[in-house]
Amino acid sequence: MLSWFSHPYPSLGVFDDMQDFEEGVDVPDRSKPASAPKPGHVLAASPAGDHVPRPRYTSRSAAGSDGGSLSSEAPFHPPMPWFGMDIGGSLVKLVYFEPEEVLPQDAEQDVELSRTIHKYLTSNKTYGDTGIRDAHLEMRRVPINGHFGTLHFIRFPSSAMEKFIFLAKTKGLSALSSTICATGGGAFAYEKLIKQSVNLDLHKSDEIDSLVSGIHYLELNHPEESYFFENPLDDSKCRKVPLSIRDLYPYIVVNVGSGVSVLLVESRTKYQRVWGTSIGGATFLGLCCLLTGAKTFDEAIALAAKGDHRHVDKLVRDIYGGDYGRFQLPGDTVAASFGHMLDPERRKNAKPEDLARAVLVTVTNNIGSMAMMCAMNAKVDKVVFLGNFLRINDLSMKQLSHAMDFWSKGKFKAVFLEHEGYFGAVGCLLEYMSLAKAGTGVVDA
Ligand SMILES: Nc1ncnc2c1ncn2[C@@H]1O[C@H](COP(=O)(O)OP(=O)(O)O)[C@@H](O)[C@H]1O
Ligand SMILES: CC(C)(COP(=O)(O)O)[C@@H](O)C(=O)NCCC(=O)O
Repeated sequence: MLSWFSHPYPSLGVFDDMQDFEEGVDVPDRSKPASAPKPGHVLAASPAGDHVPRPRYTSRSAAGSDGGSLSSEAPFHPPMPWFGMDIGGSLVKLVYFEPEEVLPQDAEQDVELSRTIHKYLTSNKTYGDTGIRDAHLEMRRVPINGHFGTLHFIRFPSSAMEKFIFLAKTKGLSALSSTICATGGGAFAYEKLIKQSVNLDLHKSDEIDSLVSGIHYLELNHPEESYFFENPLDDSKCRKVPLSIRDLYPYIVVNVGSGVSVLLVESRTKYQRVWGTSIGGATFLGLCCLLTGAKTFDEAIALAAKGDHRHVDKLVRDIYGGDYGRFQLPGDTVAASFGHMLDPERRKNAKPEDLARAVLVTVTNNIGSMAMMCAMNAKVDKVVFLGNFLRINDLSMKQLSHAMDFWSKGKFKAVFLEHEGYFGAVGCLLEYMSLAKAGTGVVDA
């Protein structure tokens, strides 16, 4: 990469393994049948095993999935709690919508259980050892399908998914609803286990559809969701500048999760996956664990912030003695990632922080150059980067900003979004609401 700077990061906590996610929760006994369903409600077919029959719900109004259009009719009440879940290769993202008004429910126990779940989720910022609520991302008074409320953003490692399912089973979450909406690869991978363990049907929403719909919703409902960096490499002048991408179609979306997916988004409804690479966030973390002994993403980023990749990477000037002028390659451009590691002496002296930084630069460079090619190929000049690889990772965001600007001679702009890795889960929540609304039979009677 061109030039680098360091940035100290606070460690935001370690979550290695999800234990006792339910700590401190006191919920009603769900083994007893709920009160009788109200007249007019159709019961879900009584599932086998220890399940309580559940009333189904009927929608009563229509509102746009962008949440922006409030219907004059009474808002419908799909089964609560209202969640969208994105089960990715590394992290499960859970978005929970807490309506401002108290909604009528069908059974007293449901009200009680909803309240307990609500209290547990909103009064804690951590759950067990590994669950985290990103309170700084919380959004108040946002509309979804005729309701106003607060969106809460929660994540835990995908490796804790089985414990989460066990928690849902022991605490009776499944008795509130017959279906949950999930997206991400885990929606496919865990479908059978969820059905067997808690008898919940998983409505699978495609991760690309959910992502685009989540971006659209947050762009509409969160005024400063998207921004770019001005003077990204100059600490004294660098600043975040808001830039709404709401009407900026077409743009490229680069989702840096475990791997990387690249989308060309031409409108709210017209988009396609155009490229991908397996060198993504999990590559960064996996290689850092291997090379530096770091155990978590936060540790790896903190290490990288202290390191100097030039002790590890071979630069153009290490080969040319300066710039490669004919092709405008500055001397401080990385010529060969990890190129110095062929030298036994340098290898012996390589510090963990330099290695972590070199891994970060390698992965980021690769993503940046792929994004450039995709943007050039599609003839678009805005590239929106998201995914949790960018969480607490200003280093990569600034590197991408600078690279896009430099290599395109100022034509391309790198744009970032505040809710980094949560768009799929938001889209999935909207999908849940609209399924109930549309009377598809998936959530509705
Ligand atoms: N607390 C964390 N634990 C694990 N990975 C994290 C964490 N925070 C950020 N990351 C980074 O985010 C990537 C996962 O991003 P995400 O958008 O959630 O993708 P996925 O849907 O594949 O899980 C990881 O590979 C890692 O680089
Ligand atoms: C398979 C995936 C869509 C899964 O999404 P993720 O959990 O990484 O967010 C993604 O990892 C990906 O696009 N990988 C790159 C595959 C490729 O095109 O080479």
